[in-house]
Amino acid sequence: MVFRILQAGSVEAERLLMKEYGDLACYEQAVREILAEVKCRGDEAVLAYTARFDGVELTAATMRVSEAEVAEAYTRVDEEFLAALRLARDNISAFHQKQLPKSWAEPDQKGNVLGQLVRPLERVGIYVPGGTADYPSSVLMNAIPARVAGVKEIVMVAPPRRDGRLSPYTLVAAREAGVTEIYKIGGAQAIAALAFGTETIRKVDLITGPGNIYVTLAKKEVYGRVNIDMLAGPSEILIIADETANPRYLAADLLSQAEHDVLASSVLLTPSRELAEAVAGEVEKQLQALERREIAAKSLVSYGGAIITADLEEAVALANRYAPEHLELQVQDPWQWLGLIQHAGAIFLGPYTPEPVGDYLAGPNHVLPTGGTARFYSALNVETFMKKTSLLSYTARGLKAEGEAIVKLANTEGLTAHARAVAVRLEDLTEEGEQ
Ligand SMILES: NC(=O)c1ccc[n+]([C@@H]2O[C@H](COP(=O)([O-])OP(=O)(O)OC[C@H]3O[C@@H](n4cnc5c(N)ncnc54)[C@H](O)[C@@H]3O)[C@@H](O)[C@H]2O)c1
Ligand SMILES: N[C@H](CO)Cc1c[nH]c[nH+]1
Ligand SMILES: [Zn+2]
Repeated sequence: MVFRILQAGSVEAERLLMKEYGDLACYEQAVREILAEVKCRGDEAVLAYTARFDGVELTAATMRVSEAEVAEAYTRVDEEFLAALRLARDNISAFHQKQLPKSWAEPDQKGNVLGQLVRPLERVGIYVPGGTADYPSSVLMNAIPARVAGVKEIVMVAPPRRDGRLSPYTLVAAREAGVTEIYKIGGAQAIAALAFGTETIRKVDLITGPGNIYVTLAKKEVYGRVNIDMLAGPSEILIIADETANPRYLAADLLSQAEHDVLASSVLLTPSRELAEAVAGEVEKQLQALERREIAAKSLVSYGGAIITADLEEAVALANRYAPEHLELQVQDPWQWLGLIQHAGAIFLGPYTPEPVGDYLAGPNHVLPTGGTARFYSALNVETFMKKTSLLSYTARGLKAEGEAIVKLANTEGLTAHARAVAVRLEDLTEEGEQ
């Protein structure tokens, strides 16, 4: 049995909900070494790691994707793919347009103006995974909000296939989504190249995108030198279900995320033991038909299982503690439970909203926080690619009215030069008033 059934409160259930990657320290050490090498040796190190981890010998010239390669990619994709991709692009674009924040400035009664300028970042790096699968959908999910925000330079990195190329689907997605530069590099070495810059790749201001544990830890390490969107690591699905749910659907949805990575997580919380048993049986059955069954089976054994809760309230409390990337509510009236959900990257309601609806096409972003970080991170969105600058403009009348309060606060902090910057103006304004 790859899919365990555990009792809420048991040691195994607690361990499943803790989700600790056993050898995290080893991954961290490996990532730090890669970052340091790329920082010191630039392109040479990036190319050496690409040879080692991706099995591909590139040069500084060939690691950048040429115009001819993009044009050729269009000749290798089918019309049906292009139509599906464009439908996804348009849905994602429409959803993200709604997120666009506006600059604002408002005068008050004294004529003072306060406001906020919203500006796009100039140059961003987007990571598109590609170690064990091809992710044109992640190209759209990263590049479209960047374009909507108004970012001019969108630099994409993705690991090359064994033939030294990127997949034509990924390249076509990049062109359709408005990516401006593409490099065939992946893993921690690609994150390092974007963060530090190399002879060939100019440093970016922000790195977004999902990836495996190496990519995610690398983003965490370079944070501060560049901004990052979040920690979007190995995929997760948590389903809360009652006895009305269809076990065949539940098993299919759990497997949809298990097939991403041996470190992916798929958890079912239900008060119905009968349902859990039916789901476990379905998982075994459906697993056999999957192409990536080895990956899915490994992930289920370590990070998958059903937990039997006393009731749905307990299931919701455990889900909030886990803060999953994807939460499915497969219960009689899902909307009734929504108000109790505090922490999740994305919520899927009802039997006809399987998680892949969000992965590919509905419009909301599929780059989502994992590893419990949905407690404080949001889905990738347009604002991630923008920054806000405050605006202040005081009139003489405004400064006269509030200046003394500023002088008082500055003097209290012992910052008399601050106080003076206001006081010299107040002196002039008082004299003007007296004349
Ligand atoms: N959270 C999200 O929003 C989201 C979205 C899509 C995908 N994902 C996740 O993205 C991941 C994609 O993973 P992937 O592996 O297919 O592609 P990837 O591009 O993330 O990783 C592949 C790279 O990992 C590096 N690597 C592999 N083994 C290594 C080793 N031993 N030492 C150092 N570096 C090594 C290599 O450089 C390789 O190019 C999955 O975990 C999937 O669940 C998450
Ligand atoms: N489920 C992934 C996020 O965890 C996104 C994705 C892309 N393609 C398929 N799925
Ligand atoms: Zn997925």
